[in-house]
Amino acid sequence: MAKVLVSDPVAAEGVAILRRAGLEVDVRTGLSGAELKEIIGEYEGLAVRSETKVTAEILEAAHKLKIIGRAGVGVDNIDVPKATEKGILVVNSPEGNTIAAAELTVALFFALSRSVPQAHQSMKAGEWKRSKFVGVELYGKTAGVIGLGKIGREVAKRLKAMEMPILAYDPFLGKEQAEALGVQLVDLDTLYRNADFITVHVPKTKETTGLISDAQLAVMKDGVRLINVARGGIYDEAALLRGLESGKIGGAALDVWESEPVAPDSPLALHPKVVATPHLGASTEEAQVGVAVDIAEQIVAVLQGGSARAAVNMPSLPAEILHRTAPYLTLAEKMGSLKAQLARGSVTAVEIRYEGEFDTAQTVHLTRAVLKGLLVPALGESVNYVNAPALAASRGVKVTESRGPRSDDYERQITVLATDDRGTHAVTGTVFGKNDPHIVFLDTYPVDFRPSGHHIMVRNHDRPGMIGKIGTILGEGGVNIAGMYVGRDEKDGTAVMALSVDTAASPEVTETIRSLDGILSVRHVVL
Ligand SMILES: NC(=O)c1ccc[n+]([C@@H]2O[C@H](COP(=O)([O-])OP(=O)(O)OC[C@H]3O[C@@H](n4cnc5c(N)ncnc54)[C@H](O)[C@@H]3O)[C@@H](O)[C@H]2O)c1
Ligand SMILES: O=C(O)[C@H](O)COP(=O)(O)O
Repeated sequence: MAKVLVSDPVAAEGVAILRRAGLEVDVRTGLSGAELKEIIGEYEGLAVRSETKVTAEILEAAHKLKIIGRAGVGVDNIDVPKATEKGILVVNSPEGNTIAAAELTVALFFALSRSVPQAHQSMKAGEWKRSKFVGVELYGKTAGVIGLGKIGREVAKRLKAMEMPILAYDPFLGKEQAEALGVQLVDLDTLYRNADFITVHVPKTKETTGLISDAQLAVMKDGVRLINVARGGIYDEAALLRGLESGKIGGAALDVWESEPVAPDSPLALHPKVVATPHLGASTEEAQVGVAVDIAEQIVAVLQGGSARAAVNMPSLPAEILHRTAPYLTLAEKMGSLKAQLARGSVTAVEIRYEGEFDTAQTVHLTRAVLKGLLVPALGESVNYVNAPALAASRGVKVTESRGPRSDDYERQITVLATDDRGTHAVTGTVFGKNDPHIVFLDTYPVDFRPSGHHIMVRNHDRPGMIGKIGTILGEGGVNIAGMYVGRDEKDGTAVMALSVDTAASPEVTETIRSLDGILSVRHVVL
């Protein structure tokens, strides 16, 4: 009988599904890292929420583990690359707590505008202070919603009922979709300058970490009120504290924190103008039952040899197909990610060409991998191999796929053509040997680099001295070049450079390269 460990408070309905399926279930919450490491070797399945930290060290000891179910959305507490390396499937429940998080956000709008928690606390202390707690109305105030995904959209719908005009920013959402929601799509600067309340609903990625810091606060209205039910660190906490102290920020309502659990003496959590909740966005009876049932069903299915509907790190495929497809899956996902990071504006169409021996059992999953790679920079952990096509469709991305004979260049190659504001551009990749993915063309320019780590992509007029100048700027910026691949097009005199670098280049370094005469574009990408 397979054993499953439930190491966080997951709703009883989910645990019952595991037991009814004949699995041996141990519910042991509050384990220390050392305790978990000691026992994890006994289990085939693990069910968690955000409290258990499933680190590389724990996974090293997880000799039998086949599946980790995250009863919720965020998998930032799980070392997903390590799980993938060990062949452990990670599944989550991307939709189960959307309404719960949206409703808490609205609750925080009210709590913040009327100082409900502070007034409550004052009365509990035996006081009766009416003039101290004069609030503001939501009616007629402008709300700024950053991120219009599942939760952001539900929040926007609800704020409209309060008759708040809504300014929204989501670089991956089309104008028509915004219009259908009745919100005005604006750039971030316009949102910051005009919103009375700002709420963030973006995933925590490298772009959104510290999205709002001192510079952004400086352009906001005096007395702006800020809400965060997404992830700690999207507002820089030190900047928030400075803004609260200076009076720039009228109040903040925070459900999520840079480090959880929050220290009992956290100056931010204790600040009188901060309404603080301990990561309660998903904590409703309905959402907890929903996410628990969702992951329990997936754990049962996978441990009984079936497939999961929300696999985060790899498709749940029969072993034979997975074996011959896996290296191309990695390649396909990296190519999707490369296209997303090189795109200008939102990608509206993707064409995927498979050349050489690929069968449909493979291409269906490879296309999903491309779409997952394309959407993850925007949607983070809520994208998986199963929902990627539907999410692409809901964002208006037109997807086409074709298969053809072996090309003149490689035995098997995949080309992804993505259309964005600049037109249609292609990337082609192949796998060398058994498991060595390479990018071999950017448009028609031949290149050759492994799609992993940091890269700087430059498009330039093909002139003498460019390579030297760029190398010098990177060297002076402390960025070590691990490899450089230059492709030229004799016809129009342009060239592309793909520089694999050991560390990220600072925005100043990329800006200096961009300012060189003859440079057409510069992008830093992480694959
Ligand atoms: N507090 C909680 O308990 C709780 C519960 C559920 C979800 N969450 C968090 O809420 C957030 C939103 O979740 P969701 O389910 O709506 O995700 P989602 O993937 O459906 O939506 C995220 C949206 O953010 C947009 N986006 C990505 N990068 C952006 C950027 N730089 N600027 C503006 N928009 C950007 C995407 O296009 C997408 O529309 C996530 O961080 C999630 O982890 C928190
Ligand atoms: O990512 C999520 O689903 C939410 O942040 C909820 O986390 P929790 O399950 O720890 O409440």
